Amino acid sequence: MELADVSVRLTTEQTESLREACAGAAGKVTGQPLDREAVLAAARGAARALPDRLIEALGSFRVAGNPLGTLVVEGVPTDAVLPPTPAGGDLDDWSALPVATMVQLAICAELGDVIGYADEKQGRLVQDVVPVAGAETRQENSGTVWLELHTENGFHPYKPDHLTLLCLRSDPAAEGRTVTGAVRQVLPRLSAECVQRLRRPDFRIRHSSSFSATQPARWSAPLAVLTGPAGDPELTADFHAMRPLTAAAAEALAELRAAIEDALVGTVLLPGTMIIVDNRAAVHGRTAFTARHDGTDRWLRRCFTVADLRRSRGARPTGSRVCLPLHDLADAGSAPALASAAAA
Ligand SMILES: O=C(O)CCC(=O)C(=O)O
Ligand SMILES: [Fe+2]
Repeated sequence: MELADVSVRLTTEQTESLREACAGAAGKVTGQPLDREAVLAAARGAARALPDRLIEALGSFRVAGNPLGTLVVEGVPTDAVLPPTPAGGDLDDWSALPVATMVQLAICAELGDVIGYADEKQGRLVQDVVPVAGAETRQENSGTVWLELHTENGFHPYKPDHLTLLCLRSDPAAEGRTVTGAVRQVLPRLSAECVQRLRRPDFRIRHSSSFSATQPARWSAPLAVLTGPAGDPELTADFHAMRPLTAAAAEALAELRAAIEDALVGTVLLPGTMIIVDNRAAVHGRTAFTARHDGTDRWLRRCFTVADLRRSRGARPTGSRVCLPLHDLADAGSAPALASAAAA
Protein backbone atom coordinates (compact mmCIF):
# COMPACT_ATOMS: atom_id res chain seq x y z
CA MET A 1 0.00 0.00 0.00
CA GLU A 2 1.23 3.48 -0.88
CA LEU A 3 0.24 7.00 0.01
CA ALA A 4 -1.37 7.28 -3.42
CA ASP A 5 -3.96 4.78 -2.14
CA VAL A 6 -4.98 7.13 0.66
CA SER A 7 -4.90 10.41 -1.26
CA VAL A 8 -7.74 12.73 -2.15
CA ARG A 9 -7.08 15.28 -4.86
CA LEU A 10 -9.31 18.32 -5.23
CA THR A 11 -10.20 19.48 -8.72
CA THR A 12 -9.08 22.96 -9.80
CA GLU A 13 -12.65 24.21 -9.42
CA GLN A 14 -12.89 22.74 -5.92
CA THR A 15 -9.59 24.33 -4.93
CA GLU A 16 -10.71 27.71 -6.22
CA SER A 17 -14.13 27.72 -4.61
CA LEU A 18 -12.63 26.58 -1.31
CA ARG A 19 -10.05 29.36 -1.58
CA GLU A 20 -12.81 31.90 -1.93
CA ALA A 21 -14.79 30.54 1.00
CA CYS A 22 -11.71 30.49 3.23
CA ALA A 23 -10.65 34.01 2.25
CA GLY A 24 -14.19 35.19 3.08
CA ALA A 25 -14.25 33.42 6.44
CA ALA A 26 -10.80 34.76 7.33
CA GLY A 27 -11.88 38.28 6.41
CA LYS A 28 -14.59 38.16 9.09
CA VAL A 29 -12.13 37.49 11.90
CA THR A 30 -8.95 39.23 10.74
CA GLY A 31 -6.91 40.66 13.59
CA GLN A 32 -8.26 38.23 16.18
CA PRO A 33 -5.97 35.65 17.76
CA LEU A 34 -6.70 32.12 16.52
CA ASP A 35 -7.44 30.94 20.04
CA ARG A 36 -10.90 32.53 20.02
CA GLU A 37 -14.14 30.67 19.62
CA ALA A 38 -15.25 33.20 16.97
CA VAL A 39 -12.27 32.33 14.79
CA LEU A 40 -12.76 28.60 15.19
CA ALA A 41 -16.47 29.04 14.47
CA ALA A 42 -15.57 30.87 11.25
CA ALA A 43 -13.40 27.88 10.34
CA ARG A 44 -16.27 25.48 11.03
CA GLY A 45 -18.36 27.65 8.73
CA ALA A 46 -15.68 27.46 6.04
CA ALA A 47 -15.66 23.67 6.44
CA ARG A 48 -19.10 23.65 4.80
CA ALA A 49 -17.31 24.63 1.60
CA LEU A 50 -15.14 21.51 1.65
CA PRO A 51 -16.05 19.17 -1.22
CA ASP A 52 -18.36 16.30 -0.18
CA ARG A 53 -15.76 13.75 -1.21
CA LEU A 54 -13.23 15.28 1.17
CA ILE A 55 -15.72 15.55 4.03
CA GLU A 56 -16.49 11.88 3.54
CA ALA A 57 -12.79 10.90 3.44
CA LEU A 58 -12.03 12.93 6.58
CA GLY A 59 -15.04 11.47 8.39
CA SER A 60 -14.14 7.91 7.60
CA PHE A 61 -10.49 8.52 8.54
CA ARG A 62 -11.60 10.01 11.86
CA VAL A 63 -13.99 7.21 12.71
CA ALA A 64 -12.33 4.11 11.29
CA GLY A 65 -8.79 5.13 10.32
CA ASN A 66 -7.11 3.34 7.44
CA PRO A 67 -4.28 0.81 7.00
CA LEU A 68 -1.61 3.52 6.72
CA GLY A 69 -2.84 5.74 9.57
CA THR A 70 -2.33 8.53 7.06
CA LEU A 71 -4.47 10.58 4.70
CA VAL A 72 -3.16 12.92 2.01
CA VAL A 73 -5.12 15.82 0.55
CA GLU A 74 -3.84 17.43 -2.63
CA GLY A 75 -4.98 20.71 -4.11
CA VAL A 76 -5.55 22.45 -0.78
CA PRO A 77 -5.75 26.19 -1.49
CA THR A 78 -3.02 28.36 -0.02
CA ASP A 79 -2.38 32.07 -0.34
CA ALA A 80 -1.46 33.42 -3.77
CA VAL A 81 1.33 35.50 -2.31
CA LEU A 82 3.43 33.78 0.33
CA PRO A 83 5.69 35.70 2.69
CA PRO A 84 9.32 34.54 2.82
CA THR A 85 9.74 31.39 4.92
CA PRO A 86 10.15 32.81 8.44
CA ALA A 87 13.82 32.51 9.39
CA GLY A 88 13.14 32.77 13.10
CA GLY A 89 10.82 29.78 13.08
CA ASP A 90 7.46 31.55 13.45
CA LEU A 91 5.19 33.71 11.41
CA ASP A 92 4.12 36.53 13.72
CA ASP A 93 0.63 37.12 12.41
CA TRP A 94 -1.67 34.55 10.80
CA SER A 95 -3.33 37.30 8.76
CA ALA A 96 -0.37 37.09 6.35
CA LEU A 97 -1.74 33.62 5.45
CA PRO A 98 -5.53 33.95 5.67
CA VAL A 99 -6.43 31.19 3.21
CA ALA A 100 -3.87 28.61 4.35
CA THR A 101 -4.74 29.21 8.00
CA MET A 102 -8.49 29.06 7.53
CA VAL A 103 -8.46 26.01 5.27
CA GLN A 104 -6.29 24.10 7.73
CA LEU A 105 -8.61 24.95 10.61
CA ALA A 106 -11.59 23.98 8.43
CA ILE A 107 -10.12 20.57 7.61
CA CYS A 108 -9.19 20.12 11.27
CA ALA A 109 -12.81 20.87 12.22
CA GLU A 110 -13.80 17.68 10.37
CA LEU A 111 -11.27 15.67 12.39
CA GLY A 112 -11.97 16.89 15.90
CA ASP A 113 -11.23 19.85 18.16
CA VAL A 114 -8.17 21.97 17.57
CA ILE A 115 -5.71 21.92 20.50
CA GLY A 116 -2.35 23.55 21.28
CA TYR A 117 0.32 23.42 23.97
CA ALA A 118 1.68 26.50 25.74
CA ASP A 119 5.12 24.90 25.98
CA GLU A 120 5.53 24.58 22.28
CA LYS A 121 5.75 27.21 19.54
CA GLN A 122 4.29 29.81 21.90
CA GLY A 123 1.05 27.88 22.20
CA ARG A 124 0.07 28.70 18.63
CA LEU A 125 -2.85 26.72 17.26
CA VAL A 126 -1.39 26.74 13.75
CA GLN A 127 2.38 26.49 13.88
CA ASP A 128 5.18 26.95 11.41
CA VAL A 129 7.46 24.03 10.66
CA VAL A 130 10.59 25.56 9.16
CA PRO A 131 14.33 24.96 9.39
CA VAL A 132 16.00 27.26 11.91
CA ALA A 133 19.69 28.17 11.64
CA GLY A 134 21.60 26.61 14.50
CA ALA A 135 18.95 23.94 15.12
CA GLU A 136 20.09 21.65 12.29
CA THR A 137 20.88 18.62 14.43
CA ARG A 138 18.01 18.98 16.87
CA GLN A 139 15.40 16.22 17.05
CA GLU A 140 12.68 18.84 16.60
CA ASN A 141 10.88 19.99 13.52
CA SER A 142 13.23 23.01 13.31
CA GLY A 143 16.12 20.65 12.45
CA THR A 144 17.25 19.41 9.05
CA VAL A 145 18.82 16.05 9.94
CA TRP A 146 16.74 12.85 9.87
CA LEU A 147 13.87 13.41 12.29
CA GLU A 148 13.34 10.12 14.10
CA LEU A 149 9.98 8.40 13.92
CA HIS A 150 7.74 9.50 16.75
CA THR A 151 4.25 9.73 18.11
CA GLU A 152 3.56 13.46 18.40
CA ASN A 153 3.90 14.50 22.05
CA GLY A 154 3.57 10.87 23.10
CA PHE A 155 4.58 11.89 26.63
CA HIS A 156 1.66 14.29 26.98
CA PRO A 157 -1.58 13.24 28.73
CA TYR A 158 -3.54 15.21 26.11
CA LYS A 159 -1.45 14.37 23.07
CA PRO A 160 -3.08 15.07 19.71
CA ASP A 161 -5.27 12.39 18.13
CA HIS A 162 -4.50 13.77 14.68
CA LEU A 163 -1.89 16.10 13.29
CA THR A 164 -2.14 17.93 10.00
CA LEU A 165 0.84 19.28 8.06
CA LEU A 166 0.07 21.62 5.17
CA CYS A 167 2.93 22.35 2.80
CA LEU A 168 3.42 25.93 1.63
CA ARG A 169 6.92 25.36 0.21
CA SER A 170 9.00 22.25 -0.41
CA ASP A 171 12.74 22.41 0.19
CA PRO A 172 14.37 23.59 -3.03
CA ALA A 173 16.12 20.24 -3.64
CA ALA A 174 12.96 18.26 -2.79
CA GLU A 175 14.83 16.01 -0.35
CA GLY A 176 12.69 16.33 2.76
CA ARG A 177 10.29 13.38 2.72
CA THR A 178 7.62 13.20 5.39
CA VAL A 179 7.24 9.52 6.32
CA THR A 180 4.78 7.51 8.36
CA GLY A 181 4.72 3.97 9.70
CA ALA A 182 1.42 2.44 10.74
CA VAL A 183 0.67 -0.08 13.44
CA ARG A 184 -1.76 -1.94 11.17
CA GLN A 185 1.07 -2.58 8.70
CA VAL A 186 3.55 -3.89 11.25
CA LEU A 187 1.37 -5.84 13.67
CA PRO A 188 1.25 -9.00 11.52
CA ARG A 189 5.04 -8.91 11.20
CA LEU A 190 5.80 -8.82 14.93
CA SER A 191 6.49 -11.95 16.97
CA ALA A 192 3.88 -12.82 19.60
CA GLU A 193 6.50 -12.29 22.28
CA CYS A 194 7.31 -8.84 20.97
CA VAL A 195 3.64 -7.83 21.00
CA GLN A 196 3.27 -9.10 24.54
CA ARG A 197 6.30 -7.08 25.69
CA LEU A 198 5.13 -3.93 23.92
CA ARG A 199 1.86 -4.19 25.83
CA ARG A 200 3.63 -3.88 29.19
CA PRO A 201 4.11 -0.41 30.74
CA ASP A 202 7.86 -0.79 30.46
CA PHE A 203 8.69 2.38 28.52
CA ARG A 204 9.09 6.07 29.28
CA ILE A 205 9.28 9.01 26.90
CA ARG A 206 11.45 12.02 27.65
CA HIS A 207 9.53 15.26 27.26
CA SER A 208 10.46 16.92 24.02
CA SER A 209 13.17 19.56 24.35
CA SER A 210 10.58 22.03 23.08
CA PHE A 211 8.66 21.29 26.30
CA SER A 212 11.46 21.40 28.83
CA ALA A 213 14.39 23.14 27.17
CA THR A 214 15.32 25.14 30.25
CA GLN A 215 14.72 22.50 32.89
CA PRO A 216 16.25 19.14 33.63
CA ALA A 217 14.74 16.50 31.35
CA ARG A 218 11.41 15.15 32.51
CA TRP A 219 9.91 11.80 31.65
CA SER A 220 6.45 10.38 31.15
CA ALA A 221 5.06 7.83 33.53
CA PRO A 222 5.86 4.27 32.44
CA LEU A 223 3.62 3.44 29.50
CA ALA A 224 2.94 0.64 27.04
CA VAL A 225 3.77 0.97 23.36
CA LEU A 226 0.70 -1.02 22.30
CA THR A 227 -2.68 -0.56 23.95
CA GLY A 228 -6.29 -1.37 23.10
CA PRO A 229 -7.88 -4.08 20.97
CA ALA A 230 -5.70 -7.09 20.17
CA GLY A 231 -6.49 -6.95 16.47
CA ASP A 232 -6.22 -3.18 16.08
CA PRO A 233 -4.09 -1.69 18.86
CA GLU A 234 -2.98 1.90 19.34
CA LEU A 235 0.70 2.73 19.08
CA THR A 236 2.79 5.15 21.13
CA ALA A 237 6.46 5.18 20.18
CA ASP A 238 9.41 7.50 19.80
CA PHE A 239 12.69 6.11 18.55
CA HIS A 240 14.59 9.15 19.78
CA ALA A 241 13.09 9.87 23.17
CA MET A 242 11.63 6.55 24.35
CA ARG A 243 13.56 4.56 26.91
CA PRO A 244 12.79 0.88 27.53
CA LEU A 245 12.94 0.03 31.24
CA THR A 246 14.00 -3.62 30.86
CA ALA A 247 16.20 -5.62 28.51
CA ALA A 248 13.13 -7.46 27.21
CA ALA A 249 11.40 -4.15 26.49
CA ALA A 250 14.52 -2.94 24.64
CA GLU A 251 14.49 -6.05 22.47
CA ALA A 252 10.82 -5.62 21.67
CA LEU A 253 11.30 -1.94 20.81
CA ALA A 254 14.15 -2.83 18.45
CA GLU A 255 11.98 -5.43 16.72
CA LEU A 256 9.18 -2.89 16.36
CA ARG A 257 11.56 -0.28 15.00
CA ALA A 258 12.92 -2.60 12.31
CA ALA A 259 9.39 -3.62 11.29
CA ILE A 260 8.22 0.00 11.09
CA GLU A 261 11.27 1.11 9.14
CA ASP A 262 10.47 -1.68 6.68
CA ALA A 263 6.89 -0.51 6.27
CA LEU A 264 7.45 3.24 5.91
CA VAL A 265 5.57 5.22 3.30
CA GLY A 266 6.35 8.82 2.52
CA THR A 267 6.39 11.71 0.16
CA VAL A 268 8.07 15.03 -0.50
CA LEU A 269 5.16 17.31 0.31
CA LEU A 270 4.39 19.79 -2.46
CA PRO A 271 2.77 23.19 -2.00
CA GLY A 272 -0.95 22.67 -1.42
CA THR A 273 -0.52 19.11 -0.15
CA MET A 274 -1.61 18.24 3.35
CA ILE A 275 -0.66 15.07 5.17
CA ILE A 276 -2.86 13.99 8.06
CA VAL A 277 -1.50 11.49 10.57
CA ASP A 278 -3.60 9.46 12.97
CA ASN A 279 -1.34 9.93 15.99
CA ARG A 280 -2.70 6.78 17.67
CA ALA A 281 -2.17 4.59 14.63
CA ALA A 282 1.08 5.75 13.05
CA VAL A 283 4.43 7.30 13.90
CA HIS A 284 5.92 9.92 11.61
CA GLY A 285 9.29 11.42 10.81
CA ARG A 286 11.17 13.26 8.09
CA THR A 287 14.27 12.60 6.03
CA ALA A 288 17.18 15.06 6.03
CA PHE A 289 17.19 18.08 3.76
CA THR A 290 19.25 21.20 3.20
CA ALA A 291 18.24 24.68 4.29
CA ARG A 292 19.42 27.91 2.74
CA HIS A 293 18.00 30.43 5.21
CA ASP A 294 17.18 32.86 2.43
CA GLY A 295 13.38 32.92 2.64
CA THR A 296 12.89 30.07 0.14
CA ASP A 297 13.19 27.20 2.62
CA ARG A 298 10.79 24.37 3.25
CA TRP A 299 7.67 25.59 5.06
CA LEU A 300 4.89 23.48 6.51
CA ARG A 301 2.12 24.57 8.81
CA ARG A 302 1.01 22.24 11.54
CA CYS A 303 -2.23 21.96 13.48
CA PHE A 304 -3.33 19.35 16.04
CA THR A 305 -6.75 17.99 16.92
CA VAL A 306 -8.18 15.83 19.69
CA ALA A 307 -11.34 13.76 19.47
CA ASP A 308 -12.63 15.08 22.80
CA LEU A 309 -11.50 18.47 23.95
CA ARG A 310 -13.39 18.24 27.24
CA ARG A 311 -11.04 15.60 28.58
CA SER A 312 -8.32 18.27 28.83
CA ARG A 313 -10.48 20.99 30.37
CA GLY A 314 -8.59 20.90 33.67
CA ALA A 315 -5.40 21.57 31.76
CA ARG A 316 -6.61 24.62 29.83
CA PRO A 317 -7.68 28.10 30.90
CA THR A 318 -11.42 28.60 30.37
CA GLY A 319 -12.19 29.47 26.79
CA SER A 320 -8.74 28.55 25.50
CA ARG A 321 -7.65 25.60 23.35
CA VAL A 322 -4.10 25.82 24.65
CA CYS A 323 -2.94 23.39 27.36
CA LEU A 324 -0.99 25.00 30.20
CA PRO A 325 2.73 24.26 30.49
CA LEU A 326 3.24 20.61 31.26
CA HIS A 327 5.39 21.24 34.27
CA ASP A 328 2.67 23.38 35.87
CA LEU A 329 0.23 20.54 35.33
CA ALA A 330 2.56 17.99 36.81
CA ASP A 331 3.25 20.19 39.82
CA ALA A 332 -0.44 20.93 40.33
CA GLY A 333 -1.16 17.21 40.25
CA SER A 334 -3.94 17.84 37.76
CA ALA A 335 -2.60 15.22 35.40
CA PRO A 336 -2.33 12.02 37.37
CA ALA A 337 -1.05 10.10 34.35
CA LEU A 338 2.11 12.17 34.51
CA ALA A 339 5.27 11.42 36.39
CA SER A 340 7.75 14.24 36.51
CA ALA A 341 10.46 12.22 38.19
CA ALA A 342 13.51 11.58 36.10
CA ALA A 343 13.73 8.01 34.90
CA ALA A 344 16.30 6.02 36.79
O1 LIG B 1 8.78 18.15 8.79
C1 LIG B 1 8.04 17.17 8.68
O2 LIG B 1 7.73 16.67 7.60
C2 LIG B 1 7.48 16.54 9.94
C3 LIG B 1 7.88 17.30 11.15
C4 LIG B 1 7.21 16.79 12.39
O3 LIG B 1 7.40 15.70 12.85
C5 LIG B 1 6.25 17.66 13.06
O4 LIG B 1 6.19 18.84 12.73
O5 LIG B 1 5.54 17.18 13.96
FE1 LIG C 1 6.16 15.38 14.64
